[in-house]
Parts: sequence; C-alpha cells; structure tokens
Amino acid sequence: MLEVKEVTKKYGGLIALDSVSVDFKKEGVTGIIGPNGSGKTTLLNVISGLVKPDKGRLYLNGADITDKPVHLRVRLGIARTFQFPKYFSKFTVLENLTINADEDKAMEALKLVDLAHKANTPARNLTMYEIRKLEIARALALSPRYILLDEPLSGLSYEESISLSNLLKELSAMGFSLIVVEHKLSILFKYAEKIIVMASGRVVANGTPEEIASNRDLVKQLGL
Ligand SMILES: Nc1ncnc2c1ncn2[C@@H]1O[C@H](COP(=O)(O)OP(=O)(O)OP(=O)(O)O)[C@@H](O)[C@H]1O
Repeated sequence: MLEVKEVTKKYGGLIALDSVSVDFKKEGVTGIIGPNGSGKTTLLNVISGLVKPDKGRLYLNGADITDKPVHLRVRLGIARTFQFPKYFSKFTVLENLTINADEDKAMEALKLVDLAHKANTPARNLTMYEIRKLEIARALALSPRYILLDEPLSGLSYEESISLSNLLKELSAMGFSLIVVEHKLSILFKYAEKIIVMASGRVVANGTPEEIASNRDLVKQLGL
C-alpha cells in the first residue's frame, strides 16, 4: 500500500497541495480528476519524488519514503509517465528503454504494450499513440508495482483512447497498480475502480466512478 499523509506543497504563496491524505491499494486503477491547477500533477510529482513536500510524509508498505530520491523509489517499484512525453527522438524505441533497463526486460515491456515490432524504429517516427505506449513500456521495463500516468490519453483520438485504456485495464488485471491523472472522464470512469477528486490542492471526494458520477452537485460545481 502507498500512503500519502497530510502532504502540503507550496509554490511561493500558492498552495498546490493542501494537507492531502490518500491511500492507494496494491492493485487496480485509481483515477485522479479535478479542474486545471487543482494539484493533480503535483501529487504525482510528490509520489514519484520529483517534488519534495513542505510538510507531510509518504509511506510504501509502511516504510517512510519521503526522503528517498527518485531512483530509489523506482527501485522500490514506483514508475511513471509524463503528460508531455520525455523520450529521445533520435534513439530507437528499444534504445529509449535500455537507457534504464536491460534488453530482455525492455523487449518484454515492448511486447506487453504491443510495440515489439517497432523496437528498431527511431522514436521520432512514432505516432502519438505509439509514443504513449513507449512511455508505458519504459515504466514497465523498470519492473514497477505502481505506475503513475499523467494524462495518458492526451493527444489521442477517441478510438486510440479506447485502445490505450484497454491496455491499461489489462495491465491492471496483470497486477500492476495504476494511478492515472485524466481529463477524459467518460473513458476513465469505465476502467477505474476508484476515483479521487481534487480541487484547489485538496482531495474533495473519493469513491467508485458510480458514486462520483452520481454526485450531481460535485460534478456541476467542478465543471466536470
Ligand atoms: N514548478 C512550479 N512552480 C510554480 N507553480 C507551480 C509549479 N508546479 C505547479 N504549480 C502550480 O501549482 C498548482 C497546481 O498545479 P498542478 O500542475 O499540480 O495542477 P493540475 O491539477 O495537474 O493541473 P492540469 O490539469 O492543468 O494539469 C497550479 O496553480 C500550478 O500553477
């Protein structure tokens, strides 16, 4: 279990996270939703170790990981993807993975996302859909237990979004725990088991997709 306990992060006078507490179980898909600027990406950054909280602690299976740097969190099983994909366009798909993983692990990960046939293609020749899969494969090659995904469907067509969400569902069924920041709610609500709603740096609701969608006041208030 991954636990975020009363985490606060300020940027100058702006409170990006305001005493956020939330638990993530080991399996399944948790969606994080909320208006622009509500703190979703900052929460992923704090969990992955890119951003250090001003207050609060993070625990992985009971162990305090608050002061652990990114690479140690990766070793403990926390990997991520980015809203704006980070990859080396001149490198091949496989080379983009072998920067951080051995070739066997990298090929295994590419097979999981159905990108093995593009292993030797330079990343610059990929479509956005394939780049999103490359990012997921790069996370998978690190043998994670948790994968944090920041808007994985961004820039994809409806059909591509459905395909990618099916892939995420499969990964979840294989035992990976996914934490997904997403704006495409109708698709997210079909494959997430739990939804966390953020507003102004706080968790304002959490529940099943059905519970959140039936909370009309909340949906209206947040413009979701
Ligand atoms: N590095 C930073 N420096 C200053 N302010 C920041 C920084 N990162 C985030 N913020 C601010 O913190 C707040 C929360 O940002 P965050 O990116 O976490 O929101 P978000 O919910 O992910 O938004 P979006 O849906 O637009 O991606 C915003 O007001 C943002 O401008």
